[in-house]
Amino acid sequence: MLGYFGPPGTFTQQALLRINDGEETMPFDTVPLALNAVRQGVVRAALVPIENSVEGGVSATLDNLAGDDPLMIVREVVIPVAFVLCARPGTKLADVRKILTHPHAHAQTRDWLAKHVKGAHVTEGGSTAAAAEEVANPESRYQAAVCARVASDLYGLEVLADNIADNKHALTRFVLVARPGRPPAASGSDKTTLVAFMHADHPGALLEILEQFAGRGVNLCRIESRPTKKSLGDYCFSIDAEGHVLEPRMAEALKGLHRVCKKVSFLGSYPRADAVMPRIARGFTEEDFEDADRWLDSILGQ
Ligand SMILES: O=C(O)C(=O)Cc1ccccc1
Repeated sequence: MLGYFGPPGTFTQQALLRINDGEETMPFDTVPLALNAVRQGVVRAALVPIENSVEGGVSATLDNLAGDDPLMIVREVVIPVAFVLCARPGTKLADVRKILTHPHAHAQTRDWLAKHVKGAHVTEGGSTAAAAEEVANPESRYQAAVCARVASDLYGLEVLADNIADNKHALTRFVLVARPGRPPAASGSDKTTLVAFMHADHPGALLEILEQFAGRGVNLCRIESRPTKKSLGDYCFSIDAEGHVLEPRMAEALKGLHRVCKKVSFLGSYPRADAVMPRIARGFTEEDFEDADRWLDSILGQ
């Protein structure tokens, strides 16, 4: 059984359709509910949104994964998202005063809505599909939802305007999260996700973290500071790096982080959705690391 950020009709469900090989699925109304279902063994794994090319990281996901009960990302899916503005049949664009949608959908359609639905008030709710479901209720105080076309169809709404994203090339990245275990084998084109917690704030703390990657030729694809929620000003770093924990340059970088950080949560090594191969500079290939190990052994007479 696979969980996903639902209800049916979310972009997350569309992303899950791309990777699901006939396994049963179960929707959850929030990201924490979906991830806790993984922790409790209700589902084998769950798909949740993690990053958008326009809005950045999805805080609900990053913060839950950075918490005390870490899980493991085993796969990623990246899909383009297209939004529609939809309403109960018969509603005209001029009737729309109150719109309901998800915060990331609002962020990606803000300019279009301001220009074409002047004066309308946008409320941010649980998910785009939950917004469509709410708008379908004739008693709802909202006249329209911003969601996927499939959600509009699923809840019996009518599309007032199609393709309303401000940036037509936006991509959203989703991750399939399972209970911790051995990561899938290295594919050669992988990403590793982790959260680094610093010792007490001090000059150069971030540099110490970055050095661990730079010094082993590991490229970063995302780094965000997130509050630990323990006290004001206390931050951790959520990081995606190119490579797999079973590759020596990544293993060495992770060991380096473990030495200089208060805590490192390893959140998984998994194949990149775009299958882009990393460019590994001279001195950082697997052979280079093995050669260095042999050289050291020879110095020590082993
Ligand atoms: O609300 C949804 O449908 C989601 O799956 C989250 C989301 C919202 C907006 C863009 C991409 C994903």
